[in-house]
Amino acid sequence: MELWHDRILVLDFGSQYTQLIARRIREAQVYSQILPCTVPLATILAYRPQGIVLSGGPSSVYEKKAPSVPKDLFDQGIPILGICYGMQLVTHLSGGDVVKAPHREYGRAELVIDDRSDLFKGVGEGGSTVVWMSHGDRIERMPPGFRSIAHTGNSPVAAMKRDDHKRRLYCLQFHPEVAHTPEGSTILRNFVYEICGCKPTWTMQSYVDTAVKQIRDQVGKDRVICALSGGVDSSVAAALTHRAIGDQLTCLFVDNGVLRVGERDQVQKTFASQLHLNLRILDRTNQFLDRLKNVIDPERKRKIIGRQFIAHFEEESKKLKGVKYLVQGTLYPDVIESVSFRGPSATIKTHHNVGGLPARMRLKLIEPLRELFKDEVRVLGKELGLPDEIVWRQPFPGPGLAIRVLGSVTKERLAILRAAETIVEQEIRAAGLYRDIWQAFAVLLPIRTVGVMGDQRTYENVIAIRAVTSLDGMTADWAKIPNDVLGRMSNRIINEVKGVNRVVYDISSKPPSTIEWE
Ligand SMILES: Nc1ncnc2c1ncn2[C@@H]1O[C@H](COP(=O)(O)OP(=O)(O)OP(=O)(O)O)[C@@H](O)[C@H]1O
Ligand SMILES: O=c1[nH]c(=O)c2[nH+]cn([C@@H]3O[C@H](COP(=O)(O)O)[C@@H](O)[C@H]3O)c2[nH]1
Ligand SMILES: NC(=O)CC[C@H](N)C(=O)O
Ligand SMILES: [Mg+2]
Repeated sequence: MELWHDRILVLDFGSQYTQLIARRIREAQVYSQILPCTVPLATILAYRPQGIVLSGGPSSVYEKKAPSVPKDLFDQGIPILGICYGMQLVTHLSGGDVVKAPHREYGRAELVIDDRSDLFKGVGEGGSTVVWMSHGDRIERMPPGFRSIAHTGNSPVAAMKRDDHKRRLYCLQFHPEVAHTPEGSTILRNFVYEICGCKPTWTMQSYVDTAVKQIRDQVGKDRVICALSGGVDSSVAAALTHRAIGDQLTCLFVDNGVLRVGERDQVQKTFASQLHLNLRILDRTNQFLDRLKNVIDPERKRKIIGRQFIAHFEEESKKLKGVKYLVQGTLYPDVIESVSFRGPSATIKTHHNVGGLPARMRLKLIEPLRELFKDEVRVLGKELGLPDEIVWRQPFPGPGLAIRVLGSVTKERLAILRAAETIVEQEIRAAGLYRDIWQAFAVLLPIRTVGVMGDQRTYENVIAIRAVTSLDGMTADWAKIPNDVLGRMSNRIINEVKGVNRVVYDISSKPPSTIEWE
């Protein structure tokens, strides 16, 4: 079995596109990993990369505190591709000049290829090709030993290469990783296949084989628990672990009283009967709702729920003998967040954190998805035979409806929200929008407004509909749902859900808003 995969490292200089570079390379079935640009040379070499990409970034190389890399990196015999800031850094460190351009160049440009021998093999054969630019600095003078291999009307050096077969170095002023550069994937493939000599071995099937073997080796005969929500991440992590160690795995699902209609039964049905997982369902509705009584502050709600989850996992794992490991569905974006060279970001929300669990329980962590993006996890889920209803489930937060009933969480208010939420989901599905939308849900506002129903004055609750499109949940845009679909939701909610007389649609993007309201 193939355990080693060729790999490309992406050094991050803070570009908003760094993750995209890694994704494009992975789409070419070559494993790619992001590291902050600040890691020492020895660490980079320890990864044994076949090639290295230097990302773009917001800095200018001539500024005092501009991020850099050890110049020796360019002389290791590992092929390097510098993109935008990466190109400017190569130029700066190798004896060329980078200056502020008189005009920023942002958007579409026509690239004319002057050398099609390797990086641009098969690119722009119709004369020129469209590329996406986003820069304010430019190469004034190339470093010695480099030559231009493509140009645009504005940039005589839109791409360059070092003429040295043993120390290959390529640079692009434009961004091959974005969709606005239609032949960008070909350029990146040329880099990883032709120049770095990588083989396309990194498929989800090989990922399953590798992960299964690693989990088996790690766990031996010990027992393992997995907190299972029925969401994509924990479900795929559980299925993968189950394939590796079978009944040594026990899954725990906690009914925290703030789940959606039928959620618990559905999870039970799918996991116990269809997937034959060892599943324990803990009904802890009363414990959660008691502690949430009269709590209004969102952060307090989140912390209470987080602590409560931990308490129940702890209590239950004590009942199971010989548990040494805890499976978590941590994804690659979670990992990157904490390694970005700009450092971890401010706490906007305390995500109910199962991560608090291991230290206190002395359980060792197993995180079989920590190298994957969400869309890759979905492919993996399919590969493992999970049904579509799980693979394509929209994310649902651990604190559940407690952070969608704004203000005090009571059984009555939860019932109103549940009914509205069911309608939103039904209508989104009926309109065929469920997969294209990252999340669509209802929020119960803590205010009442005046209405008129059957000639009677009403003074009742407001439901907000929130629906967003997103790649990874980090940024999001409000979904442009057709008006007739919105109209149907509004009509049905007001007619069918007692206690609601008004529906509004949330038209905020993230940032500056967030996806959830609390
Ligand atoms: N009701 C629950 N019972 C047990 N564990 C839970 C529950 N809700 C959340 N968790 C745990 O918290 C983790 C984080 O939840 P999160 O919603 O981010 O992931 P997910 O539910 O697996 O996937 P998705 O993001 O698609 O909803 C889950 O992976 C799971 O381990
Ligand atoms: O498991 C979770 N525990 C949480 O505490 C939590 N808070 C938000 N979310 C989900 O994360 C994504 C981003 O949400 P925000 O824009 O509201 O921060 C969205 O997909 C949210 O649904 C959570 N998931
Ligand atoms: N996208 C980038 O990498 C920009 C690099 C540099 N800050 C410039 O404006 O030219
Ligand atoms: Mg979830």
